[in-house]
Amino acid sequence: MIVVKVGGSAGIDYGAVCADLAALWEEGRRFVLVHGGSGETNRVAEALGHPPRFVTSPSGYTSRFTDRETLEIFEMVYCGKVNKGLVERFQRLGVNAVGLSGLDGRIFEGRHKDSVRAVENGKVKVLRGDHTGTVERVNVGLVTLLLDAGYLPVLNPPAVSYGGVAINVDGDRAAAALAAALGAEALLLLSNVPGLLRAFPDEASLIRQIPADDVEGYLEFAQDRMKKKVLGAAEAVRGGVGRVVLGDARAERPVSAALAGAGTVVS
Ligand SMILES: Nc1ncnc2c1ncn2[C@@H]1O[C@H](COP(=O)(O)OP(=O)(O)OP(=O)(O)O)[C@@H](O)[C@H]1O
Repeated sequence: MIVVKVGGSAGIDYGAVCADLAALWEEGRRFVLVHGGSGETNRVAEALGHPPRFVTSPSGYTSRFTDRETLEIFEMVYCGKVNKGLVERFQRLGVNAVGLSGLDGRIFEGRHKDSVRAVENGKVKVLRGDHTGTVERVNVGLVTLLLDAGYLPVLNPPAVSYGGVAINVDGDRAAAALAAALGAEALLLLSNVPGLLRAFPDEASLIRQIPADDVEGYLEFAQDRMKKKVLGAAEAVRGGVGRVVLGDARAERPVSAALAGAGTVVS
């Protein structure tokens, strides 16, 4: 079992990801796909007159401030346009995919964090009304039910809080929790970069190997949102996932390439 997370940043080739996954599925390999959608969410939010707001925590992590309106826009894009676009691609390729968010059947569950500490103009502020959280529990039973019945699950944030409220969660870390819960042999985190770069944006500075017992040591090379991928990789290997690959979703056959070791391999 392999968990593949494909991001939503500019340049990602969903056609190539789905075609590759469909070919591997046909050969009998089994996957769960988790997807992002941040680029499209930003575009739609601008168009609807509610531009995105990103906040940076005192420890340097960047996240989307998710008030109720942002959450609804996020759902429109993630659960609607992106998820159904991917499911449609699979259906055209002959793979019976089922698209569900973390809310559906409580696939991704976690604690609702209503406030976030953010550094703005050099000062730490507490912002309330945030609909965010972190995945703490995965409904493995439902995902396994779908896989055993021959469906390819295509999953996305938001997750659901213990109280039943939709919460925005990081897709990479959700995929890591899923991979650990499923006992996956590998987790592939595919985005619009070749992997973790020592000197971003210089693609020649790709870090090819990270030892599983020192993933956090590489956090210093990741800026903004890349930090969450490195953190997700650390959580996955700690959770028993054999191998995590940070790979490129702009290339031909991106899943096969990552499985063959292209990108940053954490093991
Ligand atoms: N050291 C680094 N190496 C590679 N990318 C980096 C590094 N530091 C920061 N980045 C940024 O991280 C981005 C990838 O993270 P991002 O969360 O945007 O991707 P995603 O998974 O495609 O998106 P989504 O949130 O939609 O799932 C790259 O586009 C790059 O700008």
